[in-house]
Amino acid sequence: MDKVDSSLSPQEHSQANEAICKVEAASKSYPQGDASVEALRSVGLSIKTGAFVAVMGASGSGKSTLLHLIAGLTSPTGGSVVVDGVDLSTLSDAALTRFRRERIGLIFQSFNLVPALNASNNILLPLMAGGMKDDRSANVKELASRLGIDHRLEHRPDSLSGGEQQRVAIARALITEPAVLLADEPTGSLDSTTGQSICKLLRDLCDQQGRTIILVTHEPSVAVWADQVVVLKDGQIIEEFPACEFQDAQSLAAHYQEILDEGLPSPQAVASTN
Ligand SMILES: Nc1ncnc2c1ncn2[C@@H]1O[C@H](COP(=O)(O)OP(=O)(O)OP(=O)(O)O)[C@@H](O)[C@H]1O
Repeated sequence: MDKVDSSLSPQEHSQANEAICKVEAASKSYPQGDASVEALRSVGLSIKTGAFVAVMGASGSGKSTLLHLIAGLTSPTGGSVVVDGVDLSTLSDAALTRFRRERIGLIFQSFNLVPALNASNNILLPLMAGGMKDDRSANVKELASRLGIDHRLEHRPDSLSGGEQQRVAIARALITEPAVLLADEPTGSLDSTTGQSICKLLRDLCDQQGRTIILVTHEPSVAVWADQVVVLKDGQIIEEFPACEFQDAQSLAAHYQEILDEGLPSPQAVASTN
């Protein structure tokens, strides 16, 4: 699905039409005793700049493995992963670490903030890890204000609400201006109202700033905020559909359940993975 703002220049248009993330025939198996588990089997996915994609599937279907491949946290057993024009398999360990720090924003269910640091320093962490020397407090303030946490910057994680902690984690993920924002069950530790406010925030980041977001979730009420939904089953993409086809989370949930019950890859999904 195109997410192209008509106010963009022709050059920006062509950038926006390019795939920022391309997964081709990617497989991943993990050794398990004498056998192996095939977590992903020949998965193909092409995500355009500025798209918001939700990856759904039952527990063990391979969602986190797919996200970890895109993040360069693990490497595929077969196939390739290209993010922001870089084939991740061509990078040395050190270059991959730098690429991840600078070009990938990661958000987790459990926030993963450093307890001893206040919100401001948590947000600055990726820049500090990259050897930042200049004062970036203005960038932190601007980002925090956009995310509604500017009044909480001096607080440590244990005095922030879950929603505030996740906003700090999102600010930390954005401080390097990454090419892609990857979120693994970002609302999984939050009550439903706070979870919905985080979904709205992600939607706004996509609409207002052209952020590319790939989000893993079990929840139809989260997936409904995305542009495109990708459904995994047993390590394969069995369906892809636009979320806008569904008026609300309930109707998306009903469609999702039908897909899981049928369970076989549709001809379209097979074609798009080949
Ligand atoms: N490090 C690992 N070592 C061995 N097996 C693994 C490893 N990571 C994942 N797996 C297996 O790969 C399969 C896919 O796991 P993955 O975590 O990607 O699924 P998921 O859809 O994200 O599940 P959940 O929703 O429960 O987090 C599962 O069978 C899992 O047990």
